Amino acid sequence: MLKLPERFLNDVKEILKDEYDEFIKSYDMPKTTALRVNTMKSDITEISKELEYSFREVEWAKEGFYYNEEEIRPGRNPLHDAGAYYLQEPSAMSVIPLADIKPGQKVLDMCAAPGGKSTYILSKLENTGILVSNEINKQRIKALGENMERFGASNCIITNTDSASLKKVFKGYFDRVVIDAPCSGEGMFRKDEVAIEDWSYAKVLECSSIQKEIIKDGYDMLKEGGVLVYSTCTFSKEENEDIINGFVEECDGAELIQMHRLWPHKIEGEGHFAAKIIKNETEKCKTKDLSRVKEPKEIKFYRDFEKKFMNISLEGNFVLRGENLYLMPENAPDTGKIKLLRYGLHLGVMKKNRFEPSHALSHYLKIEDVKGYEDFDSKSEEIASYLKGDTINTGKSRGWIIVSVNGVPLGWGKENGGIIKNHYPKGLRRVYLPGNML
Ligand SMILES: C[S@@+](CC[C@H](N)C(=O)[O-])C[C@H]1O[C@@H](n2cnc3c(N)ncnc32)[C@H](O)[C@@H]1O
Repeated sequence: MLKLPERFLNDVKEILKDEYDEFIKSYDMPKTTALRVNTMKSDITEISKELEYSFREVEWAKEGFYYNEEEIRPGRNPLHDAGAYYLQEPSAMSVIPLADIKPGQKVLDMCAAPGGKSTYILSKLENTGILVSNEINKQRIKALGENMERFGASNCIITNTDSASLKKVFKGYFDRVVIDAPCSGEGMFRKDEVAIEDWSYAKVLECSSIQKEIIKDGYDMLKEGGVLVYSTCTFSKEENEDIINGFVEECDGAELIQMHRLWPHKIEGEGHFAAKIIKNETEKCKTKDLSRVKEPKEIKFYRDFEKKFMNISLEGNFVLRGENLYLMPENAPDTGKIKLLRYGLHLGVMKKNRFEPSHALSHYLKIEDVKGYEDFDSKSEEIASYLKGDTINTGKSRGWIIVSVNGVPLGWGKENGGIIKNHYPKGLRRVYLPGNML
């Protein structure tokens, strides 16, 4: 049995009363593990077939499926590198379905790294509308960028700021605001013993004061009729019901629609809290769309690339920043002076009179979108070579092609003289032992 803080145990006892003993017993059970399918790239039938595993459905998330870590490690399969799924704690999957996100909407994920909720929102938006994924922490934001890229995001703006600065730009702008708040992490105890060491009642109080601020800012950024979903992976009342009830009492227009807790002794998951609030008041929005700049003349080199190597032609607002070419989402907002990590789809880099495609573009495209691709099985030696950064012999010479795993793009290669030169980003390269899933 884990050694849990006395104060924490007393507070949970206060909430759970007769159920407390059952809750304590749940700490003798193994932690739960699940994956969430990227519906823009794959489906569970394909994934089960490839991983030779029979997944079980997560009741509250139609894209979520349990697996047993002792039997399989889906993170080792190259389909994970390709963005076909995301590994996510199952109770954390209860949050986004509550937000009822529709394609075309404008959504803010206020506390986004490493991207569990943002990648889910992306699937619900089907890469349409606008998703602003914000993360205040400079170290954590890198993983968010990589996960969004792997999922194939094109409509996403990744910002690195606080809620007050976001509010200056986005008051009244969003249809949905998701606040997966920084919290004392009591629901992580079974998963991660460091969370126990880090816990203190002072931390609960510190988190609750941050939560009080960010929920107000988040609500202000909603338009009339918009929905705010607030969640934590902790059990303390101070960070959950107290935040929600306190906020709804103070704010006349805020209507509490639903509030739920997932407890680890009642469901298969580590535990989560979520609440849904609707904004029933008008809010003026002054956010301007990004002014459309004249198409840069260098776009000619991108169009040459498209003609030669792609079957589709992308349309929209192209912006050149330094030597980087981006395609902006439709009706993209002007983010003013907010610090950005990404804005829209990074298409690639302009080198002297030629265009070199970005890794993000390879994840956005489907194999049918390119003239040349080389598809390999996830258990093949070729995929192991590609992930390691090695060349692959094909005997063909088609120039830029996509290397894919079971039909899902992994990255670019440049094929010349019968060999694919590897363009998989150096920072992502890894050793993969084909078929090793444990
Ligand atoms: C629970 S985690 C988010 C997990 C993420 N939503 C996911 O599903 O992968 C909370 C995040 O809030 C960030 N954070 C901390 N203080 C914040 C603040 N004042 N405003 C916004 N975000 C904050 C933390 O850096 C952390 O990444």
